[in-house]
Amino acid sequence: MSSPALPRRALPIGRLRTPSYSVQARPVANQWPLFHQALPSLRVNRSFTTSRQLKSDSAAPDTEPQEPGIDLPRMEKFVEQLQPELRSDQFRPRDLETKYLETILPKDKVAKMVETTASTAQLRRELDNIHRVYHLSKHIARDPLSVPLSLPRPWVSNFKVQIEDGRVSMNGIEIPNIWLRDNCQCSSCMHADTKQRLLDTFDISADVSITSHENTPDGIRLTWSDGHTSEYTNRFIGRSTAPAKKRVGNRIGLADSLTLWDSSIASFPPIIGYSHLASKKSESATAALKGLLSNIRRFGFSYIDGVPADPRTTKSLLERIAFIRTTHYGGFYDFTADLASKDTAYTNIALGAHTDNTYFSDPAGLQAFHLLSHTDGSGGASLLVDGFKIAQDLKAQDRDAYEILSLVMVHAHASGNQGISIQPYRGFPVLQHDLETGYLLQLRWNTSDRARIELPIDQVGKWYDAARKWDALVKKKENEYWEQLRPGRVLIFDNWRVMHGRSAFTGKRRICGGYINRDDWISKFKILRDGQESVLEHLATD
Ligand SMILES: C[N+](C)(C)CCCC[C@H](N)C(=O)O
Ligand SMILES: O=C(O)CCC(=O)C(=O)O
Repeated sequence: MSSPALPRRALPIGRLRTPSYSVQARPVANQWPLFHQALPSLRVNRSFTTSRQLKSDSAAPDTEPQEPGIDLPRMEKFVEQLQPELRSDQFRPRDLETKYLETILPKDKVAKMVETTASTAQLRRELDNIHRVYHLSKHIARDPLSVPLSLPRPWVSNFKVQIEDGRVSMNGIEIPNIWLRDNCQCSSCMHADTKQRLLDTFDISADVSITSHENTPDGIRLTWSDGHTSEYTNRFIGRSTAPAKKRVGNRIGLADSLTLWDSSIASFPPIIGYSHLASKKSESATAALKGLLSNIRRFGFSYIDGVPADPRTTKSLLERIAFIRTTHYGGFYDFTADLASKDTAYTNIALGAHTDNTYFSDPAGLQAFHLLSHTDGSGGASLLVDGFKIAQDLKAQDRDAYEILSLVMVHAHASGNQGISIQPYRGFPVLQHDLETGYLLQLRWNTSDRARIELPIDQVGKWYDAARKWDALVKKKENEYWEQLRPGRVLIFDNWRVMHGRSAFTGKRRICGGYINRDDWISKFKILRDGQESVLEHLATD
């Protein structure tokens, strides 16, 4: 079928007016891939009329440049003829392109193009996806994509600072002057109380230079071209050159060593006695709090035994760590199976192992449960699973599955309560790693609250396959630690590492507790373990 001769000049490209369906006669490559494939056969000039050149219905005056157009009369006739079909609800707009082309080209050629375009689209998606996966994975150290089992020995640099040609270096690594000047720790550059930078970084000249220097007992004193004098210790400079793994541990408050566990933890769970925490002697109370947070950092959870079974005492115990986070469930919670909040936690059904708050951009760091009473019924045992142990097992068992759960973003929601549908600002992977070291940082696992899996729909199967392997490990009996909570025993666990659940129950069961933000409890942990001064000393370098 020969295509019509091109009109002498561009016909006005407006909207095709048809009784009930208007087609924007402006095929754009990414909207009409098939159409573009047909171009050569259509002998339509390749430079399309763009929206910018969209004309009103009046014919372009002769003085206009001879813009190549599209064979509009044919399109209008085609759309007119298609009217009956367009009205039927079986009509799929994406068929419009194929049908149009079949009016121009042999059917088998169109069929071939449809097939090629589909596979091109698929290929494009794969390529887009592989770029994304590569881009993400290149940021995550491939090895180890790992659970940080132990904090590397603290970086102690015995190196001396070198200064040559106005450049500071240590052990062959240059420390740029702009960074040194910007991180002067003196009280005119850093507020003595707030520890905030006072100087405006970008008042510092980009080529700030050292005009003189002298050694000090533990480092160097530098005089800058802006007249300022700064002192730095060898230790401070040394830390700035330390490899990531030697620094990250302090910054993210890694435990000196992590203990991964399975069901056998039941024989020896980490416990702190409340009497120590409540001690009138502040040192022992502080030591007990340090012990509690060390337990949680190392095992992912801890019990506190001997706590008076009342909400007030439980709340003040939690507030020894940090303030309680308020959410749409309220602040300190005291709940039972009454659907007071439209979430399955407020029912008596069994809940599989999960982490809470996957629908928040920043899930709570700690969660606490204190079972205050359970009358006229049974069940309601608590389940704990060490997500970092599961991650380590999955990585050993199926590296690809581990990577898919580390790279594919998953969305979540909390939408039960009237007028609320909470979702994080972006998707997050089940396994979130520190981008600098590859350390596993956070687990987000909740099959009840999961929304979109961020893959083209025809590719989500690979995520389900990987997640199924994860789920099988989570549900392995040897990974499940079941414990019947009782009044007096408070459970606090790391919601970024440990999954929790419960068995179904009957009767009236009352639990109180609270959420604490990740950053707030890790701050407390670091200060208690390392001391305020040490933590502050590392801020600029770690
Ligand atoms: C507040 N309180 C702990 C009682 C219930 C919270 C419900 C948590 C929700 N199912 C989630 O998985 O995030
Ligand atoms: O009722 C329980 O023991 C746990 C409820 C739960 O999983 C939650 O509140 O997130």
